[in-house]
Amino acid sequence: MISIQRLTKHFGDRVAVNDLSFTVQAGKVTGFLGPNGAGKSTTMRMLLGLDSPTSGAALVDGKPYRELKDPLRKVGALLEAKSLHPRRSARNHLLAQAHSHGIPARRVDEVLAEVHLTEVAGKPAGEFSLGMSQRLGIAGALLGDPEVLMFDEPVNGLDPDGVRWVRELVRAMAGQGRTVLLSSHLMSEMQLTADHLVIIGRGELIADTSMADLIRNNEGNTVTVRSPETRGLGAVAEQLRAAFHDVRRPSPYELVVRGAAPEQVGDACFRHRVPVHRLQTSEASLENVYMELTAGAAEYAAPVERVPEAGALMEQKAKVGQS
Ligand SMILES: Nc1ncnc2c1ncn2[C@@H]1O[C@H](COP(=O)(O)OP(=O)(O)OP(=O)(O)O)[C@@H](O)[C@H]1O
Repeated sequence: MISIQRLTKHFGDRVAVNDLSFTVQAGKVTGFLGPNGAGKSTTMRMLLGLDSPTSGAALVDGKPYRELKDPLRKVGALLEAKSLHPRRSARNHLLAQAHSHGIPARRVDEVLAEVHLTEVAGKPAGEFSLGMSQRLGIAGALLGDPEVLMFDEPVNGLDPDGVRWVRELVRAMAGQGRTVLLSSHLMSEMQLTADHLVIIGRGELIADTSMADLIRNNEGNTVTVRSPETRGLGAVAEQLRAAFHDVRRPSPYELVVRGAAPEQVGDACFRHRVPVHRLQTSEASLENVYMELTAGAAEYAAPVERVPEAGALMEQKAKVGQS
């Protein structure tokens, strides 16, 4: 388990991480999200003992990284694509890492196979594409068969096959009961990969929530109903508005209802004898929810045009913050 306790990091007068607390549970993939400069990499670096906290603690199984007895067997990490010795082969690079941690050479061949680099293992790492270098970095993280995995932007530079491969790998690792913390800016991919999310902005916690709760509770979920019976549809809209649902009518034949269950919309149509030609639910995407939650926290945010719903957003933030 990873435990971040009131973690703070200052670089001069710049506050990179500010009183941040959360835990990362075993057996799940936890997505670590936040705009550029939010403090994700700094937090991961403190977990790996590469930066020291100004105050607070970043612990793996209750200990700072530097106090772990066998760190490579406890934590495997991929930070930004490492600068590798360009003439050293992928295999030799991993062998060097293995030797210095008392890991047997056969484990190097196992991880090379796991990341599909066996055939190019003798090639100099300097000739690797970005995707191959990422796979090599992941191989290094897996070397000690660690309980905890931390990947910072692992799908950077990967083609769609590679992206899917990382998704399946991290899901399998969590399925084996490992703790997986994963950062990425690719929201659609994160939505498919993560069970839980920790979202930070300007070094502070914005949300710590399961993916399912975040999407389910979002105001952006809608039910669309289509019918040729325009008058009846008007009556349905009135009934739903009276029940405090937000109802739009993009055309005479269509209603878009926010915050209602499909059963409620279907029942209202039935009551007003409106023949339903289509009833469609649409869930908010993680990307939309994320954009709402982090609006204002981005370091170089472009002005975002938004329908005014600040009240709903503040409520949502409060809800998410508490869960
Ligand atoms: N070594 C350093 N010296 C000074 N400032 C730093 C240093 N490392 C990070 N920072 C600053 O700390 C803040 C957090 O940076 P960090 O790299 O942790 O963010 P991030 O969430 O990983 O961003 P990105 O998504 O762009 O990788 C930024 O404002 C950054 O400029």
